[in-house]
Amino acid sequence: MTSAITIRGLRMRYGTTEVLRGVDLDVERGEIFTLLGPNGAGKTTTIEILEGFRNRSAGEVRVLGVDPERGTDAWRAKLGIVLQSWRDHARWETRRLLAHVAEFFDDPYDVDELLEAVGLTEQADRRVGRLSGGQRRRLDVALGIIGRPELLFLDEPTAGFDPEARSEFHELITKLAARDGITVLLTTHDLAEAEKLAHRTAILVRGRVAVCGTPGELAAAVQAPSRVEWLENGRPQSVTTSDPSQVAWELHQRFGGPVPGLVIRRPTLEESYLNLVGRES
Ligand SMILES: Nc1ncnc2c1ncn2[C@@H]1O[C@H](COP(=O)(O)OP(=O)(O)OP(=O)(O)O)[C@@H](O)[C@H]1O
Repeated sequence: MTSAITIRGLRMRYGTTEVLRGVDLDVERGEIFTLLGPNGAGKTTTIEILEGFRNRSAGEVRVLGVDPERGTDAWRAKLGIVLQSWRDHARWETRRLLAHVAEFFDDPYDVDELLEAVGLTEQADRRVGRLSGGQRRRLDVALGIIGRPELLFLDEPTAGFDPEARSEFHELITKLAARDGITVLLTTHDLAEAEKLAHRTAILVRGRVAVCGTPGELAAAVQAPSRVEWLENGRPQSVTTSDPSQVAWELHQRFGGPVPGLVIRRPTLEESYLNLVGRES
C-alpha cells in the first residue's frame, strides 16, 4: 500500500505556545484513519495543516505526494473537506445546492446517485435550513465528496448526533470508503467512534501521538492495570497489576487451591483511554 498522508516531525506554534510537538504519522491509501484526542490536543490544527489551510512551524508533510503549502488547484480538487462548522446555505434546496457545487469539478458524482448514497433522496427538494442535524451533516459529507475526492477530511463529523444518527453516519462513511476506495481522515473525541469506524487510530495528547494502531493494537497499548481482589482470613485484599493471571496463579499456590472471593477486574477500553490521556497530560 502507498501512503496518502505522510507526516514527520510536525510542529506548530501559536505565538509562544507549541501546540504540535513532533507528530509522526502515515495514513495508507484506502484507509479510514481517526485522529482521536481530548479537547485542545491539536487535532483540528493537524487537519488544517494537511488541508493546506494553515502553514506549519516545522516538519515534513506530504498529502497525496504534495506539500500542502505548495498545493495546486489540481491537488486541491482531489481533496474532500468537511469542516467542523456547518456551511450557511439554508435557503438552497438540497439537490440544487449539490448540483451547483458539482459544476466546479471535472468528473463529479451524479447528484441523484449521491443523494441516494447519503440517504437524502426524500429530502432532495427540501431547503437546507429545514433538514435535521443528522441530515445536514450528511449533506456536508455529500458536498465534501461530490467532486469524487481521493482523500476525505472530516473534522468531528458526528458532534451533537444522537446514537441512531451516529450509527447511520458510520455506515455511510464505511460504505463510501469501501465502494469508492476513498481514504478518510476523521477527527473525534469519541473512542467508541474510532473503534467502530477506523482501520487505524492515532491518539493525540498534547500535540504528540501517544499511541497509533488498529483497534486491537490500541486496546493492548493503552491497557491500564487490572485489579485482583480476594478474601484472606475473611478480610478483603486487593492488588493492582499488569499481569493478573500471574497474581491469581501465585494466590492459588499460596492457598493450595481455590482462592476465596477471587475477582479479576480488567479496565474497559474507555477507562484505559482516560487513564492514558490523564497520564500524558
Ligand atoms: N488560531 C489559533 N491561535 C492560537 N491558538 C490556537 C489557534 N487555534 C488553536 N489554538 C490552540 O491550539 C490548541 C490545539 O487546538 P486544536 O483546535 O487543534 O485542538 P483540537 O484537538 O482540535 O481540540 P477540540 O477537540 O477542542 O476541537 C488549543 O490549545 C487551542 O486553544
